[in-house]
Amino acid sequence: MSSEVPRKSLYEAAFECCGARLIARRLDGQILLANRAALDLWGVNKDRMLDSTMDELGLELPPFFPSGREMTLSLELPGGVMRQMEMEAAPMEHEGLPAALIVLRDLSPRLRSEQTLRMAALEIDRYRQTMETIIEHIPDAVIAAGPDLRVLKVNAPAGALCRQCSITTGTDIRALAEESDCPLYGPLQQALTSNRSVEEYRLSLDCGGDPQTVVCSAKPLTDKQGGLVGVVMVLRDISRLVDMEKRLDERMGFGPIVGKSALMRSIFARIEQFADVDATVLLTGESGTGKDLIAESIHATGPRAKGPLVKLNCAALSENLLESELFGHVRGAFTGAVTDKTGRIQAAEGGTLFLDEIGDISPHTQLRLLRFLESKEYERVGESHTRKADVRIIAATNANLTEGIREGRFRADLYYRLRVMILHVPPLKERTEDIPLLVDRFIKLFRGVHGKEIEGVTGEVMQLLLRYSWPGNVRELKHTIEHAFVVGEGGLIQRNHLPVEFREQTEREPAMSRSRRRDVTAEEIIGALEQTNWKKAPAARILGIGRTTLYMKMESMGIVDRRRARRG
Ligand SMILES: Nc1ncnc2c1ncn2[C@@H]1O[C@H](COP(=O)(O)OP(=O)(O)OP(=O)(O)O)[C@@H](O)[C@H]1O
Repeated sequence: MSSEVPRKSLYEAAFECCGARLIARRLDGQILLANRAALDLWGVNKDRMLDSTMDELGLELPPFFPSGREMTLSLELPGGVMRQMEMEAAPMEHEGLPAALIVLRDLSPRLRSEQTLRMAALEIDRYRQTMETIIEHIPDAVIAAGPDLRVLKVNAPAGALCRQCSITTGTDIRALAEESDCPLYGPLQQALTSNRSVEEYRLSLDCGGDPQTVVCSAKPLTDKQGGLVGVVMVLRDISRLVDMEKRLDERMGFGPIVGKSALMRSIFARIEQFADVDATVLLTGESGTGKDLIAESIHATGPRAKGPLVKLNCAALSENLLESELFGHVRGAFTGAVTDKTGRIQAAEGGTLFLDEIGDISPHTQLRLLRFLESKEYERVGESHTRKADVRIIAATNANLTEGIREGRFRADLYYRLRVMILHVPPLKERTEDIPLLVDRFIKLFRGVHGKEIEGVTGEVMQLLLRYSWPGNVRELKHTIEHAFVVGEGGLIQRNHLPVEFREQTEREPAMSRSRRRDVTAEEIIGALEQTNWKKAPAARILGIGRTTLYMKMESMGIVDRRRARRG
């Protein structure tokens, strides 16, 4: 069998199927031959192609185009389509004359995929850069490590936090823990071995300088198949916060309010909370406990501090006078109303109106006040024109408002409107640890007022002050110290400088026992519960009663845990 394939047909087949576009040409540019791929490129038939010159096809070679050298060119095809081509030329002979075989390879698909790859790489790079920028710019420290706990990435805050160990890419946290007991090892290792996040773990870092307190969270990193590929840890420096907490714990007061007892500290925290919002506040507590001062502090701490604080003691005025003081009146509204009068509501525009002794207002005024609280609208007495006011109300009472409701003296709807936020101020005898601080404050105050060099009180006097039951609360303590300033000359306040009634009382009754306390009111109970987030045991402590007594009183007064009521 002759296995020899005729050479001509072999060359022809190779010419057609080699995958490149081939054109044979004479040196004068005359085309001798073109394969199908070349014809397709220009969209012409063989005859048309053989009639054309290389020039017409836009394929003129440079004069000394050496064989075996590739060049790329942009080829303009019929219809203005541009194609990137790679061109190579090989010398040949035609009828004894030199000629060349042009090999054209289409670069567009390759360029396109190269371009796609370049774009993808760019995209990945951009994404990586964005992630790195984010990681670098978040204020928290970030450390990413592989499954062997070798660091893969740290940001600048992490470097600053772990400055002594100089954690950088490649640091072996396990080795660091062995060398210097690095506390980061524990949560990182735990997240890795459990394959679960470790949340809000508080750590103390001692990396040179002041020790820092941080909270850290560690999260295992997994690939798409769920395989563990590392762990990332975020650390937040809370040293300043811890410092602030400590200072708050150690603090002796809130602006003009003196106190360091747990009861007063919880009141300071509530003042800050209440100051931030605009809702009505009801302050309850015995006379002289400092409700007025607290109202001032709520106003002064919040955004309304820029506006006025207007005060009105509701008990001091008759019904008609109170209405006209509150809402204002127009000329001729009643006998004696000779001119128009601006009310306290209008005077408090943009600020706060403090209504003291709110329990003493008449049913008619209660109704008008309720309407104002609901709509912020009111009319002056004797006028039908409705006015609007932007005023926050803080009300205070030392009366038992729920008893007033039961007896029909106080409107329940007004009560609920007023007690959107309620704060009970405990009597002084329940926060005796504040007494030395208060004594100190009042001594400093009266030293300036009376010009006497009184330094303090004797130990005996301090014991008496601490044992006394203080029915008049801080106001009474203040008056007691002022009395001593009037009587005494200098040095320390002695027993005989104290008011006679005080001395008699302390001799007769060393200390008022808890069991003889007057009954606690519903407002006091609600106030104490609000203060303790409805936790019964601390609320009972605030009120100076047992937990069981508190439960019984809540039940008999129909006081329910508002949060539970809301939930269920
Ligand atoms: N914690 C405190 N620190 C400093 N001074 C206080 C404190 N508590 C009360 N006082 C002072 O005691 C006096 C009485 O306080 P305040 O008028 O605020 O009491 P109140 O509860 O509003 O009394 P009332 O119910 O009789 O109006 C004021 O002179 C006030 O400055």
